[in-house]
Parts: sequence; C-alpha cells; structure tokens
Amino acid sequence: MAEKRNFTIAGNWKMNTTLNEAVDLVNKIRSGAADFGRVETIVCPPFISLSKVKELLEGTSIQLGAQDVFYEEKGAFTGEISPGMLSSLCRYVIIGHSERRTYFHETDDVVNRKVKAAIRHGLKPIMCVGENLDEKDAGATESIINRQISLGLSGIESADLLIAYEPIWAIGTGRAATSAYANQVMNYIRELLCKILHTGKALRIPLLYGGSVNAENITDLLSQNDIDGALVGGASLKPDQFLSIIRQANELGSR
Ligand SMILES: O=C[C@H](O)COP(=O)(O)O
Repeated sequence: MAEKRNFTIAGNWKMNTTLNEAVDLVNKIRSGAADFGRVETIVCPPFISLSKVKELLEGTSIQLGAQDVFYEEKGAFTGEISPGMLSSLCRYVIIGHSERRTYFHETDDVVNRKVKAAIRHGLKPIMCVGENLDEKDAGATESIINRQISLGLSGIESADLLIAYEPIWAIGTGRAATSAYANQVMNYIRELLCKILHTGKALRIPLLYGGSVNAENITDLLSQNDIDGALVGGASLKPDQFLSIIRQANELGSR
C-alpha cells in the first residue's frame, strides 16, 4: 500500500489515569497536536473519562475511542457498557485486545459479537489480533492470526473497521517486533482480508501495529508498505512521546 499514507495513531491508555490525570493528559496532547492534519489521531481513555475528554476534544481533529464494549443492547449486565451508550460519545472502540482475551477470557466468538454490535451502532472497531511467544516460536503465527481474523470477522461484510496486529510478546516489553517481521505478518493479514472481503474493501481497512511503539521506532515501522498506523500503549501516556509519534507520522505522510 505504498500510496496509502494517511496514518492512524491510536493511544490506548489502558487502566491508567484518574479523571484529573486524563484531563491533564488530553490537554497536553490537544495543544501539541494541532498541526498534524494528515494523521487520524485517536485517544482511548478509560470509560469514566470519555465524557470529559470528549468535551475537551471538541473543535479539534483528535478522535475519541473506548477500550471495550459489550454486545448486548441493555439490561442486567452489571458493569458492562453497551454500544448504544458509546455511540454518542466516540467514533472508535478497541475490541479483542489481548489483555481482554487473556484476563477476561474473551473468545473469538465474543470478539465477533462485539465487532458486529459496534458496527451496528456506527462505531468503528479496532479489532486486535496477535500471537504469543510460544505460538511464534512454534511457527504458528499465521494460523493463529487466520483463526482470530476469520472468526472475529465471521458474517461481517463492512470495511468500516481497523485491525491492530499486536504480537503479545511485544506488548509492554520494550521489545517491539522488527518492522520487517511486523510488515510480513501484516501483509499476510492484508491478503487474508482480501480473501474474506471484497478486495476493494480489504484495501481500505487500516492495519495498525501495536507492541512497544515509541518515538524511536515509529518512523521505521510506518515506512513499511502494509503498516498504516500504530496502536500505542505506554508511550501514549507520555505527551512528548505521543506527540513525537504523531509528528513523525505526519511528516512521513506528507512526503
Ligand atoms: O494497545 C496497546 C498495546 O497493547 C501496546 O502497548 P505498549 O505500547 O505499551 O506495548
């Protein structure tokens, strides 16, 4: 996808920031990000801060995302948040992050239901996939990705979504995948999407890389043909780092 140079940079704040800290963080990002118009910048704070962060982002081009959503519309599901509750607040929602798959036992079927529910409500899912270290070492990366994408997107024809490839062994470890490795897997994902969806649709789906992305490795990663952006964890909590990542994406997109 050498011609596609409108990058997407999403910050996943995970379970970090109180309401006050979220306000402080978004104010710093907002004031620094004004000139980076070629980049679709997304911040994904915890649920409790979505409403306030939405207010603070008004008048900017920075988009808001949630970190999860339930698939039911409403009812007796204590602690859950429905797609209808989110759709008036955010444009994006992360679904199937490996931390949810690992700690909250989310299956591909649950991920699929969530993706369908989000799309039904006009939210853009950022569906996460990725192999763990044992799977990588066993040479099973492609079969794991194949399963997660085929089942996660089962019955879905819309291209209004993003895929985040996050090798689990690279998340929060400071050891990002090499850009060549990430691009190879993401090229596989692109080809898989072309088989599952109409090719024209598949080519429109942004593929984000996630796993120890920082200001030092972002340009190298985004220089790869099949990497359209990044899902950033730890570095998205540091305004200088996050702004540097967006700035570099903007510069690369402007060339
Ligand atoms: O959602 C973000 C990813 O899990 C990456 O996190 P990280 O940048 O801290 O490795």
